[in-house]
Amino acid sequence: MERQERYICVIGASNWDMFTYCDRIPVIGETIKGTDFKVSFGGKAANQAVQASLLNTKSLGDDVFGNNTLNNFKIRGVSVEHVNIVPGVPSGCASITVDKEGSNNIIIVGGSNDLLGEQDVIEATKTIQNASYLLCQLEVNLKTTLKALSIAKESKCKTILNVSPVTNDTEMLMNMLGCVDILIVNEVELIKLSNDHQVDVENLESVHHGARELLRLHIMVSDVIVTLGAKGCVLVNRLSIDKYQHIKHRDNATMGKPVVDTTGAGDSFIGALAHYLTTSMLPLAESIERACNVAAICVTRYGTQTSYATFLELSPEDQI
Ligand SMILES: Nc1ncnc2c1ncn2[C@@H]1O[C@H](COP(=O)(O)OP(=O)(O)OP(=O)(O)O)[C@@H](O)[C@H]1O
Repeated sequence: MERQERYICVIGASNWDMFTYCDRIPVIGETIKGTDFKVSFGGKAANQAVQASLLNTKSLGDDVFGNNTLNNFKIRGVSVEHVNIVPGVPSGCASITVDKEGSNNIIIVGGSNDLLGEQDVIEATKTIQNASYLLCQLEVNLKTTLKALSIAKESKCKTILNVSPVTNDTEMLMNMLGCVDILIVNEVELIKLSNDHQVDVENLESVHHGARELLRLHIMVSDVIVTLGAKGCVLVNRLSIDKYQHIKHRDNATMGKPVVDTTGAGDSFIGALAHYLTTSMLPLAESIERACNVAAICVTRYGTQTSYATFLELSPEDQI
């Protein structure tokens, strides 16, 4: 039967996130005392699917991982139609260190995420092609991601790629970006992808220049969104390439609360963006503005998925 509802398909990784909180991040060879330790569910694809689902959009995950993670998806309202468990293979794992300013560094071990293959994606063809948006990141095998993007491209499904963690495989990147509608990069990824080490992320003109360079290099991409942490985002659209829009969360989005942990803010932003694009069909810039408001909430709380805002927590104008 044809699927009538609008939903997001998310293909990528799910991890166990292990957080160590400390006053400052240690340098190589140094041992320091931490202030706290927490374990929670994470992984970019899983985070993005959960954030979209918490805002009431149906998301479908495609991944391989353990029973606890599967239960977490069910509790959070993410459909697990194409999720498999691989016996005897450890789940993916992310070791995250967070300093007292809320900044972090992260090491990821793929585990079962590395087993997500092209065949898994081929088996989900109908699900991908009937989705409104396909969300991909680069935490799983790049060939798998390319396959998913190319399957989506053969249909009306729009594609969003978050080039994170950034890859050095430029040929694969070119191929993937040939199937992408909306490209999302952070400051570090912008510098790497635009091959422009002059990009100064403190200067919005310079960010615009880098984003324009990405649109020039990758002609199928219609929009580039550069996320800039607390400074919000820059959006550049191919049809008005000489202009950029700087979009930020509204002043009271954090309700005066301090920033304690920025981990997973990018995934909250992307999951929320996909939600607004799918359910409200608002123009991209307006969807981005609301996604910034959603992501601003998560940085005031600890953890990744545990910090994400639910629909009822949003201000009325963002409850779409
Ligand atoms: N300190 C902050 N205050 C308010 N909003 C924030 C803050 N940090 C991040 N955000 C929101 O989250 C979005 C994504 O953040 P960022 O640019 O840090 O992504 P990222 O580098 O991909 O993050 P991560 O990899 O840690 O998930 C920003 O565009 C902004 O809307």
